[in-house]
Amino acid sequence: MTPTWPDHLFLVGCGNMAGQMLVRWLDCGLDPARVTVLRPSGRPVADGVRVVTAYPAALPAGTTVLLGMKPYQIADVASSLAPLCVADTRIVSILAGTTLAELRDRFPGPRAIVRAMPNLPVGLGEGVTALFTDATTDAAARAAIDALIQPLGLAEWISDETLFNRVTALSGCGPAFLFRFADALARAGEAIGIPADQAARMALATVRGSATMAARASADAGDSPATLADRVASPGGMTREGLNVLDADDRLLTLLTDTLAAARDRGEAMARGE
Ligand SMILES: NC(=O)c1ccc[n+]([C@@H]2O[C@H](COP(=O)([O-])OP(=O)(O)OC[C@H]3O[C@@H](n4cnc5c(N)ncnc54)[C@H](OP(=O)(O)O)[C@@H]3O)[C@@H](O)[C@H]2O)c1
Ligand code: PRO
Repeated sequence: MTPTWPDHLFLVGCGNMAGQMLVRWLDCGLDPARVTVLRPSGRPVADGVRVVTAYPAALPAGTTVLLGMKPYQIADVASSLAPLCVADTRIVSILAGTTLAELRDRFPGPRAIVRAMPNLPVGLGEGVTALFTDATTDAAARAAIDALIQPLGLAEWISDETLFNRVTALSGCGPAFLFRFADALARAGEAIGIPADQAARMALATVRGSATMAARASADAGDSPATLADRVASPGGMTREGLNVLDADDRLLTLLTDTLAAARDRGEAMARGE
């Protein structure tokens, strides 16, 4: 499917996350001439993409704005950007813990405002993006923003904003938790006597191969990761002894539930301005 692109894309901030979204959009054929990036450093982004350090006098008609700076910068950004946004300007916000109500309050002009929560693998087209909007965003704008997000990987609309911090904890923060797991797997290998560099290579390749296999097994045969884990474990064998450690008192499940709950709670605190 050939993506349909906004007439103009205005990125406010283009760091780790928005930068990965832009990488993927350009890889998928977005014309860089349609993109303007505002970033205080003025650092170049990609060939043909205009980078500015100050707001223009006006935004071209048909502009989609991506809010990609840090959440605490919203008041500062809105004071300059909101006057430039007209009814048909579309806003996509990737700011964690910034509610749609706050965005509507700060940007009273635009009808279409969508919260999006991507994760870093979007740069490879293998990300996850959660999306939420309200009835003020019309169907055409919703479809256009959905089309913009599709090339990034899995896109999941949620119907209840109270889920937003929860899905952010799972998929937005999730890469960090998996990177920590991969690092711990390597360091655990080292702890039982494997040379550090070899353990690091083996852990990473195991994570990569297992993730690819899990994705294929789910798509091809509907096999879940839990089923695959049992398939690795021979009765009375080594893997079962290891799984018994992870499973005792739901140790791993409890650890991950606590991890997601802490991340979710931080999103809720951010939404309260804390
Ligand atoms: N990192 C993630 O995995 C992730 C995932 C989902 C959502 N998010 C959200 O993405 C947003 C950015 O996070 P990040 O990790 O990409 O941060 P980051 O790498 O620090 O990028 C922040 C960007 O904001 C720009 N910026 C700084 N001050 C600004 C200002 N006053 N006005 C406009 N732009 C300004 C920076 O400009 P320079 O480039 O010139 O320094 C930079 O491009 C956050 O709201 C976060 O909640 C992040
Ligand atoms: N990074 C953002 C944060 O840590 C939100 C998801 C991933 O707040």
